[in-house]
Amino acid sequence: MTTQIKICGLSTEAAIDAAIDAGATHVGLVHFEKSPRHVSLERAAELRKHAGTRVKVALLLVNADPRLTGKAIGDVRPDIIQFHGSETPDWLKLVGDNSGLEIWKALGVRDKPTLARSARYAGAAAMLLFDAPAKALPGGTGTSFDWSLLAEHEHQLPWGLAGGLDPDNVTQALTDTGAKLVDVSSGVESAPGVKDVDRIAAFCQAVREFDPQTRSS
Ligand SMILES: O=C(O)c1ccccc1NCC(=O)[C@H](O)[C@H](O)COP(=O)(O)O
Repeated sequence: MTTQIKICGLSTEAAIDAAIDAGATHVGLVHFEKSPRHVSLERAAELRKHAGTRVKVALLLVNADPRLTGKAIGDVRPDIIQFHGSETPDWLKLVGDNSGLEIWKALGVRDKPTLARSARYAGAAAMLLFDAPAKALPGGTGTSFDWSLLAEHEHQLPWGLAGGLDPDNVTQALTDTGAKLVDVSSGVESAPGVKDVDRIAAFCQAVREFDPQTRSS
C-alpha cells in the first residue's frame, strides 16, 4: 500500500494542482482566522470545486461552534472534516453521524499519556492525526515531536503523522514511525501561507521513493 500524503493549508488553485500532480492523496483547506493559511468558506468552496474528485479534500476547523460547523459543511462540501481543537469524541460522533462525512481528529502529542488518551476517539474519528503540541497556533507550527513515542504506542485507530515534516526529514519520519499517512504544511512553503510548488513535488517524491511498491528503480 502506498503512503497517503496530505498537503495542508492550500489557498490557490495552482497549489492544489501542484499537490495533485505531485501525487498527493489529500489536500487540506484551513478555516481558522488566526492562521496565515485561512480561507473563507466561499473561497474554500471554490477550491473544493476546483479539486473535484481528483483528490480527497479535508476542511479544517478549530473549536467551531455548531452553527459554523453546519455552515462550513453545507457551503464547502468537503470529503473530510479535520478537527484541530479540543473537540470531544461526542461532538465528533454527532457531526459524523449527521453529515455522513469522514471525521479526522488532530492531537498534539506531548507524551505517552496523550497517546493513551487518543483511544477515546475510537468510534468517533476515522483517523487520528498526531501533530506537534499547539504553540501560538494549534497546527501548522512547523515543529515536530518525539517520533519514538509513536513507535512504542499500541495504535487503536488508523493514524497519520504531522508536525514539522519536510522533504528532507520525511523519509526518516516514515522509517522511525511506520506512518501510512503523512501531513505537511509549513515544510512545503516559501513563507507562512505561501506554498512552494517545488517543495511540494520534492516532498511527494521523497515519500514515493520510500514506498517499495512505487520505487522506480
Ligand atoms: O496550518 C495551519 O495554519 C493550521 C492552523 C490551525 C489549525 C490547524 C492548522 N493546520 C493543520 C494541519 O493539518 C497541518 O498540516 C499540521 O498541523 C502540520 O503543520 P506543519 O507542522 O506546519 O507541517
